[in-house]
Amino acid sequence: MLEVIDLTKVYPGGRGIQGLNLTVRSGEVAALLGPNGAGKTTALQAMAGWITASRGEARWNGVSIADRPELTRPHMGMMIGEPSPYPYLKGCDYLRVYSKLYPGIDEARIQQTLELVGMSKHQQLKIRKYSTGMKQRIELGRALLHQPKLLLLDEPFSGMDIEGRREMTAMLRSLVAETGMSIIISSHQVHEIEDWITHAYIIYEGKHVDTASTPQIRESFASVEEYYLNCTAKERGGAA
Ligand SMILES: Nc1ncnc2c1ncn2[C@@H]1O[C@H](COP(=O)(O)OP(=O)(O)OP(=O)(O)O)[C@@H](O)[C@H]1O
Repeated sequence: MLEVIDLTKVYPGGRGIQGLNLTVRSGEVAALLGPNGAGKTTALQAMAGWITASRGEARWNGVSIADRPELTRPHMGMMIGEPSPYPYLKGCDYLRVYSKLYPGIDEARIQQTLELVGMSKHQQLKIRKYSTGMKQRIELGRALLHQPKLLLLDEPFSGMDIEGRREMTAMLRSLVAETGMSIIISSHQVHEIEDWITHAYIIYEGKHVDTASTPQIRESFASVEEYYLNCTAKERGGAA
């Protein structure tokens, strides 16, 4: 279980994320939703322990992720921010490099992962020759390689075509159902993830302003997108 308690990161200049509280259990998929610059990437980076929180923390099964990365990171897969730092590697070699970070990843698992993200046939091509969607897929493969129990995804489908987004969404849905993996995902494509997420966390101008489970949302709104727009309209002070 991931618990995020009062997570706060304030950059010089005052922007960032403040007071994020979140709990994600096995098999749950939490969406971080907010306009550009709201603080979603900052929140994911602080959860992952990539940046030092100003206050609060994220815990995996009760253990602080920032304080004990050696105990927590092996259970986490992350796709946050910049694409591959190794553009001159072939796709398969990129995963082979990362496989060395974890025990027990053999060639069969690497090939299985390439298959999972639809990159088997492109594995001999260098990453610099990949399209944006292919780069996203190989990054997703890198994040899934060690079969994490928690996946942190920042706009994982940006730049993917419609078929790719559907294929990767279906793949992640199956993994969640089969393995009980938990996911936290930030996305602007709310309508594409709304059948699949279990909770929505609304972030607006660096603040965590609302949380609801999808059954709660459906009691009052036709869609998660409508719920999101209602929350952001309230924050702007306009009519909901
Ligand atoms: N290293 C940094 N130093 C100072 N300010 C930063 C830094 N990184 C991000 N910010 C600011 O913090 C705020 C939140 O940025 P963040 O990237 O977390 O937003 P986001 O919700 O992920 O946005 P988007 O949807 O556009 O990806 C923005 O105002 C951004 O300019």
